[in-house]
Amino acid sequence: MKPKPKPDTGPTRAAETVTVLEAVIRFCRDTGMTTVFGNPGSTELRMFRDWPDDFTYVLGLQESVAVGMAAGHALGTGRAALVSLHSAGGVGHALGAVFNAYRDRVPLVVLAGQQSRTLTQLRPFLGADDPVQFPRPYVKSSRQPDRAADVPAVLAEAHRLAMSHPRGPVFVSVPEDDWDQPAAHVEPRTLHGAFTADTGALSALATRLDTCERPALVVGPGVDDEQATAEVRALAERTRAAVWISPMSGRSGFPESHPLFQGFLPPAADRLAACLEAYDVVVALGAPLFTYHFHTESPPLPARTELFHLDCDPGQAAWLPTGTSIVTTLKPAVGQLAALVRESDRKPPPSRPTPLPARASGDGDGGDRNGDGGPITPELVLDLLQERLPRDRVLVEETPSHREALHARVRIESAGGFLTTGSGALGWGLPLAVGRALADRRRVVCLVGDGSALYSVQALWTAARHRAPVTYVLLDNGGYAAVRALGRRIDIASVPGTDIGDIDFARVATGFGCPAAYVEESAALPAALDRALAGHGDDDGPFLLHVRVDDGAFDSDSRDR
Ligand SMILES: O=C(O)C(=O)c1ccccc1
Repeated sequence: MKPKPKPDTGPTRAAETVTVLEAVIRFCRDTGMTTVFGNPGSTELRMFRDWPDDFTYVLGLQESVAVGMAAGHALGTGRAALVSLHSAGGVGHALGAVFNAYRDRVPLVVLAGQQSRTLTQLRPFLGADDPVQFPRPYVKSSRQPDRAADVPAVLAEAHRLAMSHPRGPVFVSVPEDDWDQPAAHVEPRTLHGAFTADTGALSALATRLDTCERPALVVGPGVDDEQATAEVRALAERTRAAVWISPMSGRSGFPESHPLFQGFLPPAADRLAACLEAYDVVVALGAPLFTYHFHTESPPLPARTELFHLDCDPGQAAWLPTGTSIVTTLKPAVGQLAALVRESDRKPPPSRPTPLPARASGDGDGGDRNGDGGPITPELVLDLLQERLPRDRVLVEETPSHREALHARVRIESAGGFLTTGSGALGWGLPLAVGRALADRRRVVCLVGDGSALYSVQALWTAARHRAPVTYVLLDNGGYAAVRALGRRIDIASVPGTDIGDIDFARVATGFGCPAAYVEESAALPAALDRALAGHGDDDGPFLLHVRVDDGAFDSDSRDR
């Protein structure tokens, strides 16, 4: 008997079929990516059909702001954050921040709308010509699925890759007509990504640490990133090693009041090598170590210093110019190493000197350090901040001119307590603080320069709209003073285009809905800081304190003509 023909169900789908949109929403919910950072446009519209109540869309008024906020959120939650960008233009706006996320190993899943598959042959308005190529090389993977049905599978694969060490951003281009199409089934998966070094290599390093005379540990951003601070501290204490933070690190990773802590390595070969001269064995942990900002003529290490390097990135292990690299995730490897080494009785290194308390600018000898009038020095702001910051407060920094003074005067004690760009694309700090504050709704302090703030100043609007608990302390020295200082280093007395001057940041902030105040007199600074920090609880939303500082960078005869 012939089987009965099935009734023609036409274009309607079988009951179990899910659309690409439904599958993606489900995946995002399962992986904790229910906060979406983005800036929407026509090529993403179908993604927002029946937008679920348990999802939050955090709007950034420019795409680099959306990426910076997502990065702060990812760093705060320890999970990948989802970014939605609008087609080629949005990706273009975002790329400086994507560069930071890549270099700083921040797990982001970046979705970008692409024009409809039905239009791309015609070079449509907004269409990306080669969407997959555009974000390279600053993403771990970049794909546009060949079939609409595979969008959820490609997204899931990208997410697994973003969260595998070394973590980082991944990019998926989604044509706008894909969202309503049926999705291929995606199996839920688990990926255990931690991997530990070869035991023989670790034992050999432990033996070397036992037999050396003066060891040092260099703590890189990987230590904080992989939550290995406790293991690093145990290793430092057992070996009585000096502990340094790697040059330009975007994280802290070691309690800075610890007697073994020595400070922050400089980003220049000659000074870096000089700092390491005192040690016969240096162990760099999650640190590229040789992050230079400018060229100086010097070998990377002193001749008698032997380098060991532990990092999860085989690429970094390959390009390091010297030393023995061990490819491993840090937490288990440093834990094993701390157990393998002998408890040392060698003389510990001398403690790091404490800087003299700052005075108000022009105070001369008789000044009161809390300021009795006169202009405000950056050092005074930093000393007052150090007195006022609770130990567990997260500090986001983007004040290139004052970074050295900050590290000398403000001590970070807790894991995850310090965030900055380890890569150099400015405009990161302002939005990063918003995302970090939204991750657990605990107040974040963001120390930002006038130049840095302006790359992503729209983040203040999002901070106000979502009542993100961020206190911005904006140090205004009137321009790109760090660039000027770098110019002076190579005898360029006046760098054009470095003078900003005369921007009323308190009005800019209040214009975006963020309450603000201005201070320029050192006598008024302590109370202004109290109000900005202590007067704002975790539920109070953002506040910006605009502090005019005098650091001598822009005296009247050095202004641009
Ligand atoms: O060197 C620079 O030009 C620069 O942009 C920068 C970025 C971060 C810190 C210091 C300088």
